[in-house]
Amino acid sequence: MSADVMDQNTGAGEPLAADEIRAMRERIDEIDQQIIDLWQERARLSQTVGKTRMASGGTRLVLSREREIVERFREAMGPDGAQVALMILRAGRGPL
Ligand SMILES: O=C(O)C(=O)C[C@]1(C(=O)O)C=C[C@@H](O)C=C1
Repeated sequence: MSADVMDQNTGAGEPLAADEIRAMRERIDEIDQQIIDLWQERARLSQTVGKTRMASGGTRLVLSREREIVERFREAMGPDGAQVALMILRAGRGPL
């Protein structure tokens, strides 16, 4: 691919491919924003659950519930899914 043809922003070697990539990137950006919004909403809910439980005299954590969540992510997405679940959990309840 010659340097004069390559689109600097998309990395594509042809203008049509660059257009396709730009369109797909728009959707990728929308998806990323939804992931961020959902991540933050979940973290807030998780913190509220923890405060509600502790205010009632209960525990900070429920590890059996955390294991179920990690397992659900592992089944759907493999070992990386389990890592994602651990990061999601930490975003809510904080580090163990
Ligand atoms: O479901 C709960 O009981 C929560 O407190 C939420 C949550 C979570 O973020 O999913 C957080 C901490 C607990 O140890 C288990 C799960």
